[in-house]
Amino acid sequence: MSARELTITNNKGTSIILKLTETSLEISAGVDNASRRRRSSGSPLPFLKSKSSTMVIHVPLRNVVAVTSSDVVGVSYLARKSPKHSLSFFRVEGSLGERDDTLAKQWCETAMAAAYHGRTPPKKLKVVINPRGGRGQAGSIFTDKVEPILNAAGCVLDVTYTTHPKHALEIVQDLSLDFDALVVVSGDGLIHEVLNGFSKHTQPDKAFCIPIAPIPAGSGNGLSLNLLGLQDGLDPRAAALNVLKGLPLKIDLFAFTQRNQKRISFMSQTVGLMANIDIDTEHLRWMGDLRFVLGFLRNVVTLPTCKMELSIKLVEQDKGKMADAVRARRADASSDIPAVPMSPSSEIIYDPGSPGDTWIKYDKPCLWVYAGKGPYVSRSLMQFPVSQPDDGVIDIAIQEIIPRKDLLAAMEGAEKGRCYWFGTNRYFKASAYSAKPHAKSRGALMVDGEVFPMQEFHVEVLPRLGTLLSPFPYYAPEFTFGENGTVLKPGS
Ligand SMILES: Nc1ncnc2c1ncn2[C@@H]1O[C@H](COP(=O)(O)OP(=O)(O)OP(=O)(O)O)[C@@H](O)[C@H]1O
Repeated sequence: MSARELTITNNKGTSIILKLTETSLEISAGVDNASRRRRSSGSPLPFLKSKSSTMVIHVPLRNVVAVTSSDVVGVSYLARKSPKHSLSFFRVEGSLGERDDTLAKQWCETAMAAAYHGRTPPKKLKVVINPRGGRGQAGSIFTDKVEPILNAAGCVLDVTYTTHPKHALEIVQDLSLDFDALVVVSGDGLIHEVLNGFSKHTQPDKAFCIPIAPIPAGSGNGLSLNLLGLQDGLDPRAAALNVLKGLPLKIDLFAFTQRNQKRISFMSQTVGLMANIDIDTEHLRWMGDLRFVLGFLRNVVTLPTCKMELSIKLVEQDKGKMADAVRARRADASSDIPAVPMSPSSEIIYDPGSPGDTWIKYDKPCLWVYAGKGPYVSRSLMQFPVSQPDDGVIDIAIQEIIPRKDLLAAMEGAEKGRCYWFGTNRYFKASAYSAKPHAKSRGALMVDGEVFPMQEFHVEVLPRLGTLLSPFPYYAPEFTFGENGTVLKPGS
């Protein structure tokens, strides 16, 4: 046995070699033909690398959840059956036989340190579950997919199921400040509630520093998509891994004021056609995010227009510059988990407080106004492809009135942000804005997916107030559409 290697024997008498490399944990076992045929269901090593009599899997260190040595040595990890599959959770375990116990303990400690980049998994987690979110499956998503992973990592869980709207807000405003993270098993609506709960806390500054980790169990799950990307954003196990391995990422929040009442918004304020979609399809939550596509098609038929006066405290409106900035941020940051969070000052790109800021007005009728943060608002729409978590601004997209056929054509590539470059999509970065709907203006105003009265409101950016857990020091989804419809290679 080398220092990087440990051999254990499972309860069927098979020898399993655990080997640490720089980037992965290699697990190999000799198998007979009968077990190779059984390999797909419940086997501890389900993925054959070759047809030889040795099974080998390479588990990226990031996917190693726990390595323990008590009576037996056990390794818990996440792996995919194929690159397109979502993650599954496995555990291999075996005894050491006559061999040196101390060496095994040391090996497990080294493996855990490698798996967690020298940190330890979070200890104390508050978990809030909305059993009514999305398709109403948040409870089983948590117990079947998330809890086993958090338990394996040794987390202590304090779980509450919400029983009524605003329950999450009530829980969070009295939340003890010693939790390592707040795990929210739901959709974006509950994230909105917990952030507003933090703002009502007796120590709001400290409360806002408790990192939030979303577990996708709602219908839109925009925040989870933005943190984990399109492949993993709707996978609760990938989100559970983020609870364990993610690092705090500061995000800007928004102060939304209407009729002298201030609320925290974190994702979007929407007026016009796009807001109608949310309301019209409220009863179709069971459809998941397909409801938004259906709602869009319905609204294209009626084509409602939106009349309001917008005053925008402008920071940037050059689409090319904004796209360059988001790509530069990505290129600068390592995609590996950094050992320590990035320093705050290196992340700010815009300077919203500079004296050169100007207010501009926009009052032409339009199809919708969508203001917010985070590329995805749902899986089918990358509304803010150049958004950054902590650039101190809010992105505002205004869709000018266009014919129905052009709107339908715009659906193609909407999930990759193609519409960003359309000339009829006016796009601004702002440090604040105000909206004044025309008298008799009909339609809906949605804030983070919740309905608000169609009345005057004001939004101010609250730079870096919120904290999330994230695998990356930037939003995961990459904007690959270049100007004139060119598709850029990822990472270019
Ligand atoms: N037990 C409950 N019964 C009824 N409503 C609840 C309960 N718990 C929370 N809610 C409300 O459910 C609303 C929707 O929650 P959530 O965001 O989790 O799901 P969603 O709307 O389906 O997902 P998304 O916001 O991603 O589209 C929230 O506004 C919250 O107040």
